[in-house]
Amino acid sequence: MVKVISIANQKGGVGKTTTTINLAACLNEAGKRVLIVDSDPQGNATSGLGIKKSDVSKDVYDVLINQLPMKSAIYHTKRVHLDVVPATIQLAGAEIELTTQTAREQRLLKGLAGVKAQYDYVLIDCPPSLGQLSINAFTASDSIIIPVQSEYYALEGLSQLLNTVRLVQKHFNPELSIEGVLLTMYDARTNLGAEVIEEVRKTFRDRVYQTVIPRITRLAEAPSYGLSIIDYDRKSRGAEVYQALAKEVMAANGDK
Ligand SMILES: Nc1ncnc2c1ncn2[C@@H]1O[C@H](COP(=O)(O)OP(=O)(O)OP(=O)(O)O)[C@@H](O)[C@H]1O
Ligand SMILES: [Mg+2]
Repeated sequence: MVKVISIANQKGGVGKTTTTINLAACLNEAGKRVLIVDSDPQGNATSGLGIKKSDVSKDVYDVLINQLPMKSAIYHTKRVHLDVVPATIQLAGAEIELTTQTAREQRLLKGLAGVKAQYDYVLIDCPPSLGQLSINAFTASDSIIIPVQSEYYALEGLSQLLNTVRLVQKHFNPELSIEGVLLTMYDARTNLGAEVIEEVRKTFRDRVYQTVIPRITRLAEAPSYGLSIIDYDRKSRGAEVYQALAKEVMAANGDK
């Protein structure tokens, strides 16, 4: 059964895209067929996987607004069975354009319905906002992974995110659940990181992944080469931690 997971936190720069790309690549490395839907007009997941935006002629905007069948907007990456529905800057217009359309919250769900049987996992990289793009992502998802940066104010804004999740559960997708909370950009040199981890674990308990993603320069370098961390530097600590996360995600979904 395919599992659709949104990677979301409306706070900017917390590691959503880094997690989407590297979790996807590690699931793929473990033999899974994975589709990434780039639902952020910044298109960082698109470029981070080596897809040039200038080569993109159909993207997630066409699926949401023009109701183009999603299969026409699927691009392949260097990895077999790791595909992307890309985003370009035209997606920025979708937030506003969707507000006047009917069944606007279900556009992504409908688009995915036509392709998701071909995958084991679909990961949706959400934008740093809680507008129509995130609502479409949550409506189309089974669950959400929330990356949280290991710093002060880490939990700030999470109640807003959880409110949006509850709204989507109530109106569009009662089955939506929290897949897990992921601590990112942990810096072992400060006490602060450890305090934040404790606080997040107290709040979210067993929903917090055992794997904590440290701040690792290689993880920040890889996307500029259009590569996931396992293709950029397979032996790096960054590759290790994202493979550990993929194992946890698979275990939680009864997958080997
Ligand atoms: N574990 C890490 N170690 C070092 N750098 C990281 C790590 N995770 C992410 N980064 C870097 O931090 C920046 C923000 O990360 P990323 O783009 O994944 O966050 P985001 O939540 O997707 O941001 P946005 O809200 O803008 O979409 C990027 O430059 C990324 O390369
Ligand atoms: Mg991002």
